Order: sequence, then C-alpha cells, then structure tokens
Amino acid sequence: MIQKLIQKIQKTHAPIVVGLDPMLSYVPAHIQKRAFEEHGETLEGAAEAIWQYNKEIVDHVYDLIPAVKPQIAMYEQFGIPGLVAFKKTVDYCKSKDLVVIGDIKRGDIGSTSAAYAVGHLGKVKVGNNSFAGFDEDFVTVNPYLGTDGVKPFVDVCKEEKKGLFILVKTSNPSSGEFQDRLIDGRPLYELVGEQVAKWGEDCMGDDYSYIGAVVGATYPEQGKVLRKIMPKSFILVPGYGAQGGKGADLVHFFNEDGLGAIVNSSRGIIAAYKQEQYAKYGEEHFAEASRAAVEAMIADIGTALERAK
Ligand SMILES: O=C(O)c1cc(=O)[nH]c(=O)n1[C@@H]1O[C@H](COP(=O)(O)O)[C@@H](O)[C@H]1O
Repeated sequence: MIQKLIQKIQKTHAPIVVGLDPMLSYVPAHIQKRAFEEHGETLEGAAEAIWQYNKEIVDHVYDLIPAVKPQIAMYEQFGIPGLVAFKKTVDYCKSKDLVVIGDIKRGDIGSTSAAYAVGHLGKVKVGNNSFAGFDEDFVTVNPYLGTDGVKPFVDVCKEEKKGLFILVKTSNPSSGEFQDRLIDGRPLYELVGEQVAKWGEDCMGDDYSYIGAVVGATYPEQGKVLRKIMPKSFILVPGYGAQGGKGADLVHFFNEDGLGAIVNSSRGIIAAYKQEQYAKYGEEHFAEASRAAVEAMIADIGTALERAK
C-alpha cells in the first residue's frame, strides 16, 4: 500500500491528505434538513448528514489527491450510526481509488492491539469465514505502550500489505509536556522516532517503509531532526491550515527525492466555505470551496518545495 500511496502522490503531484473530520456544525443547513426530514433529529439523522457531506466533498476532490484520513472520533460521537457512516466513507473513498488512512490512534496491551489491528486492517475469523471489518489501508497508532502494543499492528500490515503512521511528535500545543522530556539528554520524541525507524526496517516497500510516523506541521524544527532519524519512514504531517502550519514550514519534512511526507488538512478543506477567502461559494457550493482549498494547498506546498530546491 505504501507503493500505491507513493504512485498516487507522484501522479497527482499532491503530497496531501484530506482529513474527513465531519462535525455536524460544518454540515450545510440544506444537507442537515434533508437528513433530518428522513430520519428525524436523531443519531441516524446526524450520521446521514455527515455521510452526505463527506460524499459531496469526496466527489469534488478525489481526482486531485492521493489519500483521505477519516478521523473516527468524529463518527463515534454519533454512536453506531456514526460508525456506519465511517465505514460507508471508507468504502466510498476506496471505490474512488483513494488511499484511506483510518485515524484511530489505537494502541494497547498486545492482545487488545491485535484485536484493533484485525478490526481495522486485517480480517476477523468467524467459523470458516473471515471478514474485513473496517478495512482501511493505513491506521494511526499510539506507541506509548511500547513494542508489544505496536507489533500486532505491524504483523497484520505484513500479512495484508497495509501500513501504519505511528505518533512521534504530535501537533497540539501540549505535545511537549511528555514528548519533549529529556531522557539521557535526548527528547523522548527522538527516541520514539528511532524506534519507529527500527520497527520499519523489515517492512520495506521499495524505497520507503510501510511503517510511518506522525509529526505535527506545527513543530518544523523537530520535523527536520526527525526526518534524518527516520530516513525511510513516510511522515504524516497534520497541523496544516486550521492549526497554523504553512507550506514554508514543511519543506524539511520531505526528503531530497521530494517524497517522504504527506500533509493533512481537515477543517481547512472540509469547512473551507466558512473561511472568508472562500465565502463567495456559499453554503450551497461548499464542496467547490473544498476543491479550491485543495488546489490552494497543493500550490502552497508545491511552491515551498520548489523554492527549497
Ligand atoms: O494523527 C493525526 O492525524 C493527528 C496527529 C497530530 O499530532 N495532530 C493532529 O491534528 N492529528 C489529527 O489531524 C487532524 C487535524 O485536523 P485539522 O486541524 O482540522 O486540520 C485531526 O483529525 C487530528 O486528530
């Protein structure tokens, strides 16, 4: 799957991921109205609204981008109907040939991680049958339980030719509280980065490992160091747009081959119509605003990478 991701990045010239993090408050009134007329103001109604919203955005951007990242929390808040909307979104994006990164941030003791890995990347056995539950292509993993919490995900990736993005240095303001703590004089995130590189060593696609890392766009200096510590790991870089990250901050997340990073924006794309610069599209044409925001993001990152050459 890492090869597919790379091929799609090369084909689209867009090292970007559209984050599908649908909050009900972003869903235009006409879509909410239709969903509520059919299902009432219920969890089912909310789930139908976010699904229709996602679908329209995907229909408007899928040809420009290699991948999407649905964040499962945004669906889980609507309970079982929300999870059904998550699965519909995953399947729809795959039918559009997009690489799907399930942002699930799981990680637990070994046996529990194994169940998460089976549910999201692998297949669960039921008698003589086996079923792929959610069937994303990549998932995000929290490594802070250590190797036995990560290994079951790696094992399933090997079997299924899928991949991981493991949290190393997160984009949020408090990420330094623990991640920057010095251990033997070095920040914890560097040690985690080294371990991600090790976990990835025998999981190579061609040039890159399918065991990747997450490093926030909001920490460009740390990104530069981590790029060197994990030369063969693809880095998922969230924090562009709504959290303040800009193209110029991101050049050191990439390798000299122009690859090695994929930048996520969620609110900045899916709720673009709420921003002043895209207000002309209006609520009715929200998905066209998303397309314009994707084009602007591709141009911003492309220009920054060109300048850095
Ligand atoms: O793993 C992630 O994707 C992630 C890691 C991180 O360090 N920071 C971060 O923002 N994310 C996710 O990336 C998305 C960012 O959303 P926006 O800030 O709206 O672009 C959310 O789904 C976050 O959960």
